[in-house]
Amino acid sequence: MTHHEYNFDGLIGPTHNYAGLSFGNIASATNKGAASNPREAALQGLAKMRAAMELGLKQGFLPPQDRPHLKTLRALGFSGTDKQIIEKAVKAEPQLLANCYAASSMWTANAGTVAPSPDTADGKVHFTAANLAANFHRSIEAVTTSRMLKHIFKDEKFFVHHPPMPGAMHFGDEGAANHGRLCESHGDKGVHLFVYGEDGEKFPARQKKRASEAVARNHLLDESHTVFIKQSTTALDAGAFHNDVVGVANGTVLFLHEQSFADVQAAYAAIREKAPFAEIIEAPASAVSLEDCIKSYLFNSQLLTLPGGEMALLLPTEAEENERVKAFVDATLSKNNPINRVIYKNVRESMRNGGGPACLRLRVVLSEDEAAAADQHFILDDAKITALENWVRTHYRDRIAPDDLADPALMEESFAAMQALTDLLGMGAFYDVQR
Ligand SMILES: NCCC[C@H](NC(=O)CCC(=O)O)C(=O)O
Repeated sequence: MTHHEYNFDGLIGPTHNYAGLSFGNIASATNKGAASNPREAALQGLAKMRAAMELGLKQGFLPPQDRPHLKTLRALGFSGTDKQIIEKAVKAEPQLLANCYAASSMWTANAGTVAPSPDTADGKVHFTAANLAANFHRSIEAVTTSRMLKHIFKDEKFFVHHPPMPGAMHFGDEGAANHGRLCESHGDKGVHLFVYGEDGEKFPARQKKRASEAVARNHLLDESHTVFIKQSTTALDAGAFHNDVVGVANGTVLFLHEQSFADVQAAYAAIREKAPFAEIIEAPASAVSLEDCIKSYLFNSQLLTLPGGEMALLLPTEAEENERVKAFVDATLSKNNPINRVIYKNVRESMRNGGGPACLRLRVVLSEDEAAAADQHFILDDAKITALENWVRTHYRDRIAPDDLADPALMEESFAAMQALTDLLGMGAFYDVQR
């Protein structure tokens, strides 16, 4: 049975804006209050999806969520018509309104954790939607993400869905951004790397070890194929709020910064014991500092196995613009390892909120039967991408400044866009705002 990796990118929503909501995420803090361009953001994301497809790769997407999330505002005591809710929230708590307006579901690496069927005891694909408990605006995503994953991967013969972790921050879980899988080929039994954190001196850790352990149990992974690794607080305090800012795994390759893990030698030994085939490609701090990594998102690249077997890095243009990072990428390509190609893509609108190419995608390895059982509306081809581009051009603004969130017209435009999208995708009354 042939397995393929599908990248499910987050389609960037019509309310994408810079509200500075994520403590510990330097780009989010730095760009707080800047004007965003949601139309450009979504088109950049779609262009990245198209580029991956042109490499011969399988590409899916997850739709944006309904924002502003009126259901949350209602739960917090704002009442009346939709318009009145916005007006009252702007007056009482503008920052809360911004939280309910975030388009952060675009970063689908945080949608959940996925275990492909070759790895699980029951031979099914397991999904756990992330609770994203560390940040209020992101915690709102979990219920709809769960619904979305069940909608797309419905067939119980192939797919198992676990609810988001209970207990909020006690089991803080940020999904696949702190998870990687090493394997000889996508269809072989893989070794799962779970990276968790402990609070640094400056910034809090989002991923709890006990949450990673619970996900591994729920997914029926073999203990001999799981490794739990502590992230270094140096990386966390430098701005690596998710481990995928400092490392990425694909196939046999683990590509990372030498300061990613708390105890590097112990981590590498544990990885090599369970995945003896692993090839670790490390950036020394002397070549690329943590600061360079976090500014350029060098390791927030998509590391992709191309149909011919070689690997390509899909990087943000910020990495090409940093001399030291570009030199390290060029040196990596010239060495004897599977990484032979690089593609730089402009995802600047997302980058300015701390989300690079890898943040924008959830990897789902599927057999041909499993892929056929998934809802095909969400698996892309050229015509479907064009339809989404047209939808974006019809419904999105090209500018949102902080004050625009107070304008009820933005809410109405966003809900109209969601209605058109659910019509396009045959989703029925999917979103809270439609129920
Ligand atoms: N994997 C990348 C996630 C980026 C995301 N940024 C944000 O939510 C910023 C939103 C804002 O500040 O408006 C986060 O920090 O979780």
